[in-house]
Amino acid sequence: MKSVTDDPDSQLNTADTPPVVLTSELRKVYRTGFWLNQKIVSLKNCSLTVYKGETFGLLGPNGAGKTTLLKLLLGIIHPTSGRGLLLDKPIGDRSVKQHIGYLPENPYLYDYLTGWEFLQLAAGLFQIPQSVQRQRIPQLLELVGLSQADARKKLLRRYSKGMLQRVGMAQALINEPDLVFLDEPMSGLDPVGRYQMREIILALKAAGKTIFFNSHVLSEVEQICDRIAILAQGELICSGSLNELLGVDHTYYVKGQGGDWEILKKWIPTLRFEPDGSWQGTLQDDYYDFLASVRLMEGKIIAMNLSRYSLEEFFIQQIQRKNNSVN
Ligand SMILES: Nc1ncnc2c1ncn2[C@@H]1O[C@H](COP(=O)(O)OP(=O)(O)OP(=O)(O)O)[C@@H](O)[C@H]1O
Repeated sequence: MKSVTDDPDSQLNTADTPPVVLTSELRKVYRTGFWLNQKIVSLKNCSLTVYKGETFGLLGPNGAGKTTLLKLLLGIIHPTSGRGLLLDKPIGDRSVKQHIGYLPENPYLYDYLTGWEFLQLAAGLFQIPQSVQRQRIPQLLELVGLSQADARKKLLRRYSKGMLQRVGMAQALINEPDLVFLDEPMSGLDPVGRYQMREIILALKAAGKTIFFNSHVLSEVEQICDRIAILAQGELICSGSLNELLGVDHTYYVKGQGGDWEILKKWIPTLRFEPDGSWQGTLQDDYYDFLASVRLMEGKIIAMNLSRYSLEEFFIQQIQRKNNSVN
């Protein structure tokens, strides 16, 4: 697995923050077939840390083992070997459930309940007193952007996919959890729905919650996450902050012609000349001033673009590398 050191530019200094999720060599083998004699290794020796207050994205292609890892952490299934801690308790410990929220990928919502009744039901499971429910349910509806009128009157079967996802999110937060697991929270949502879900996740992050989520919508992950990990064929192939994995922001690849070598060199420490007389290199920070300087020197910019990878490019490259190493 590619391992990276803590990123000094990361918003979160993980050295000072306690781990909330810690797994060590977690492995899950399913037995299938009539005689249970076939083995499917869903997760291979997964060691992972998520720190308090972090928004952590678990990525991977279909069948990579993401849901398996989530189910292990939530204590829904048991590991074949390895260990894990959630909020300092061994995974599967019942007392931890009071402090955890979970939004499944396809939550089963009761068609003939209103949103309000559904949230009352969820609150009842945590034995939240009626007086607290009366305050908390409207607060959660406001956070997820559902009107009280819709929540009180409309049956869930009449909700749109976006509304269902939002009421599912309110349900995941009913016990004021410290750690929230979201399985594909953007799945099936239109761009506005995805934007609304992103805003909700950012509000949770601002409130100091730790968020662990699976997603295939990499552009959203890129905007929300502090750190990510990529799973492929049951194996963790890399993890780190976005800056560590994708390169630092505000780094530009630039190619030009003409100008003063000495001045250019001050802007572009990596400057090199090409046989055709052009020069190129990477430039950091304030490219507006650089462009003005090149113009003053009567030089010319031929090409310029951000050299930071997009998460999508990085993801595809990592998965292809993994596939090639296996084949
Ligand atoms: N209950 C089960 N019994 C047998 N095999 C299983 C079981 N659950 C999952 N698997 C297998 O384990 C592997 C990982 O599945 P998992 O659902 O964890 O992947 P995933 O990354 O969540 O995929 P997706 O993105 O499609 O949801 C797959 O090969 C899957 O077929």
